[in-house]
Amino acid sequence: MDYDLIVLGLGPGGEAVAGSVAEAGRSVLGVDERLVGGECPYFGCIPSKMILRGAEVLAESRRVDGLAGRAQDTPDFAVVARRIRTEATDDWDDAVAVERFEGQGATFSRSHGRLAGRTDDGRLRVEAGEETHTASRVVIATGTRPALPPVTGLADLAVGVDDLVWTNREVLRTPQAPESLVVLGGGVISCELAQGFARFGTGVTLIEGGSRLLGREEPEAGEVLSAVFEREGIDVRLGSQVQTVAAGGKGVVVTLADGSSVTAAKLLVAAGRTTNLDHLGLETVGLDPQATTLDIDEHMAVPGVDGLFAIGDVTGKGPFTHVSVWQARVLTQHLLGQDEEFGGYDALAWATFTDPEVGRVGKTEQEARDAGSNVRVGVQQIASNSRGWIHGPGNDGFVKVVEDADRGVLVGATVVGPYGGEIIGMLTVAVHAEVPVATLRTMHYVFPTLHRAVLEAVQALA
Ligand SMILES: Cc1cc2nc3c(=O)[nH]c(=O)nc-3n(C[C@H](O)[C@H](O)[C@H](O)COP(=O)(O)OP(=O)(O)OC[C@H]3O[C@@H](n4cnc5c(N)ncnc54)[C@H](O)[C@@H]3O)c2cc1C
Ligand SMILES: NC(=O)c1ccc[n+]([C@@H]2O[C@H](COP(=O)([O-])OP(=O)(O)OC[C@H]3O[C@@H](n4cnc5c(N)ncnc54)[C@H](O)[C@@H]3O)[C@@H](O)[C@H]2O)c1
Repeated sequence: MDYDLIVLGLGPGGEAVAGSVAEAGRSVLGVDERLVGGECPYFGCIPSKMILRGAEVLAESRRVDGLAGRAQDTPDFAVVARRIRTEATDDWDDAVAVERFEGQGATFSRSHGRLAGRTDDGRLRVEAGEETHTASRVVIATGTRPALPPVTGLADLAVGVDDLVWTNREVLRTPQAPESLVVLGGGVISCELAQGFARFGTGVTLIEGGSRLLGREEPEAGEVLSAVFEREGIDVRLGSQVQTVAAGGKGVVVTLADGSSVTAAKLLVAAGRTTNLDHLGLETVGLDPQATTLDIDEHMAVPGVDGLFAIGDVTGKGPFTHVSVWQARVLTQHLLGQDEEFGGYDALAWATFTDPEVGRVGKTEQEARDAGSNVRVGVQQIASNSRGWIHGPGNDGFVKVVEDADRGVLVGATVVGPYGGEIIGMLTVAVHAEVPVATLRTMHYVFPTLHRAVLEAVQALA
């Protein structure tokens, strides 16, 4: 059949663009081989944050001593697992999402989609399962899957909720917290879930090959998290290469390059992602079939391939739901001939929902220096800010602002602390709108608030 638009992959970005364009009256086919909604609602953002909300409540209850009397907690992960199953994922059933999607006027195909060259009149051809369709415009929004690193023995172990090895897709379906867990990787997924499970009583060992946690963030952020994790009983092994994994002991035995080994009930592999660009027929439209990301312009068009667009994690612009839906909005406006609200990526912001949270916008100090800027930085510790000091236990962290001193504007900032993912909002405005640092100094900042540490960091710029 012929459509105005075919969208491959209905994660947050694909679903948004397909649904909006269909609502505008165009004929749209949306293809997804798994669940409409993609990684975020079923295996990512939402269920992981439900774990972290439970873990946060437990941590707060453990701070009652010394602040408000005494409290006792009896962690029960089954409560969180039930919430994830019933409230968030509908037992990993997307019937409601499919109904919503079709209600927008789109056609849905649950199948593997791939490009299949062009028709004689130049329309793009797409195979969806057994069927072949055509469209003048096709969007690739196929996202990522967990990467399994080349560790000896890993491929021999089964991956499943009841098996020894978990990725994000299994750990977020577990009905119980395991007694012990080895987490391979020290990135965002690892840090969030390591702390989440540890607070529910799981004995967690986290193994990171690099020299710090959250390698993409300011080095100080990883240092704060390492200290907090160790204080909470997580065994953090930095600069540790996993040599082999094998079934043994009470679960899985992980041997490190230094010869030491760790045994745990489960192994969570969170060592990065692989983009779903393989098996996609990229070569049939002249693209490199080995590509790991797709280049896009400001309209989300893939340069050199007429009618082909890409959004979301496959673009490599920022592996976050809000980037995918932002790109979907710009693309929808482009496809419908409306004004496009493209704001660029210089003020890209995100958060890691550990406790303390790590909020980030724009460049780190090193990235700004590497870009050739004349850099000044200002730092304020959360514990030295009035509200942070009042907060007491849990006030680890800092605000760090990075200024391009020649232009007198912030080009990046990091907030590690309680509500760091919220406080970064005002700094995102500052970086995005290029608010002069001189103006930031003249603003009112409520006392006593955590966000007042932004003023204190700005005043410390040197
Ligand atoms: C544990 C975890 C926690 C996360 N937490 C956050 C968070 O707190 N905040 C945040 O912003 N981001 C978070 N993310 C990242 C976020 O989930 C992704 O950035 C987002 O889902 C990417 O959206 P997308 O539109 O690229 O597609 P995806 O969500 O990756 O969906 C792609 C869809 O394409 C389908 N597909 C793939 N190939 C084909 C094919 N050939 N044919 C048909 N269908 C296909 C898949 O089945 C899938 O449904 C988290 C990720 C994980 C794993
Ligand atoms: N809060 C959020 O917005 C959020 C939450 C979770 C995930 N995500 C997104 O999902 C993506 C995937 O997250 P991730 O944590 O899997 O990847 P990541 O790239 O953030 O981290 C992977 C880590 O694993 C380490 N590693 C890789 N191979 C290793 C090995 N053999 N031994 C030891 N360490 C090894 C790497 O050094 C790296 O630090 C991220 O890019 C993130 O943006 C976002």
